Amino acid sequence: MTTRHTVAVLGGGSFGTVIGNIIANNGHSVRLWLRNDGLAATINSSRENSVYLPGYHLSDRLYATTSLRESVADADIVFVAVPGKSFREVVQQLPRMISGDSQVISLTKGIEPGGFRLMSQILREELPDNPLGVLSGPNLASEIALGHVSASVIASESPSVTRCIHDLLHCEAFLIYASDDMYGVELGGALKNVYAILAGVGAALGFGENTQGMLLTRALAEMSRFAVCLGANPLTFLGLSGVGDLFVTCSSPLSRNYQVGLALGKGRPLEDILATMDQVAEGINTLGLLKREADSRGVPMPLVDGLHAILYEHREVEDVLTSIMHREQAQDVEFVIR
Ligand SMILES: NC(=O)C1=CN([C@@H]2O[C@H](COP(=O)(O)OP(=O)(O)OC[C@H]3O[C@@H](n4cnc5c(N)ncnc54)[C@H](O)[C@@H]3O)[C@@H](O)[C@H]2O)C=CC1
Ligand SMILES: O=C(CO)COP(=O)(O)O
Repeated sequence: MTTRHTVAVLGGGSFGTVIGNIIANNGHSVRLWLRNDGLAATINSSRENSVYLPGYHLSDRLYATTSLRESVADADIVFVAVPGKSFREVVQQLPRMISGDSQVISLTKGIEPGGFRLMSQILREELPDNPLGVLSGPNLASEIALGHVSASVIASESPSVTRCIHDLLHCEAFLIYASDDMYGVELGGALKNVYAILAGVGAALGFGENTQGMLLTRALAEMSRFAVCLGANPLTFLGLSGVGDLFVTCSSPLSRNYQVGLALGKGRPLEDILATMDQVAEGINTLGLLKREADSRGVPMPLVDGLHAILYEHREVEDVLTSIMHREQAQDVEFVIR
């Protein structure tokens, strides 16, 4: 018999909502935690998250609440889908509220400001005894809501977590694959946001397909080079959470990070763009943290340096891109198995 779970999803933006609804449609009971009373009431009465996913029907098994305690009460699985800068302040409250057996899974594709902490590291620090994992992949929330077939990766050191989350989420339109490389999977999700901004800039400037293909491939080399320094497996970047997510986010106008790049490439100042966005584009925050961390570890990341120069050193985009590509190391594939 299939186990029926009680699941909390913390964060009622587009991704938390869509993941909660997949789980509810699979027959489990879901509590979605958000901070806006009016929106929680609307979700419960109209079965729609009208702010983040208008027109997307929500299951009767999904209940929205603004009480964090109520959302996690009796939950055996907790998903966290708030931006990286708010992740710790949310999970810090959980030890008083959940049992040590509850699984806690990050959906967030960001880095904590002030250092370079990954979401799995924050979970390990704040909830040392709980089984944990991260879910990441090419998962534009609005496409999932439209029912387009999508796939994601659950990564955990615990095979029982990967099995359980697979069974919880897997369905005809949302396929779940497993990995034991948490750092690799979550770094794929967080780092590709930076390159999506660059791809958006390139699209606005009319870069050819050859140029975009080159940027994307060198981005993959650069992000896996960095991730290996943090203990990730470079081969993870050949999977859905690596090249899969990089490809989607660097080519879709639905991506918020790509949209930021498009607007920058059209000459809008960054402050203006961010002031008019009502959803999170994690790549802007990640860029500064990544540059600092790569510099301090001595990891060459010419594309990161280039985007940083465009955004914060007021350098001309075309000059920067020409100079960074000529600065690249000549080796094509760095991690070759012989
Ligand atoms: N939308 C997408 O297509 C996907 C998003 N993600 C990741 O999921 C995370 C969340 O993204 P979205 O749902 O898209 O963002 P969003 O911008 O749609 O929503 C973020 C939600 O978090 C809430 N929030 C912000 N700070 C909070 C705090 N301190 N306490 C409680 N709630 C807070 C906001 O009110 C909002 O409801 C991000 O890291 C994003 O990169 C991952 C896969 C796909
Ligand atoms: O992570 C995503 C797709 O996999 C969503 O990307 P954006 O945050 O750029 O919209």
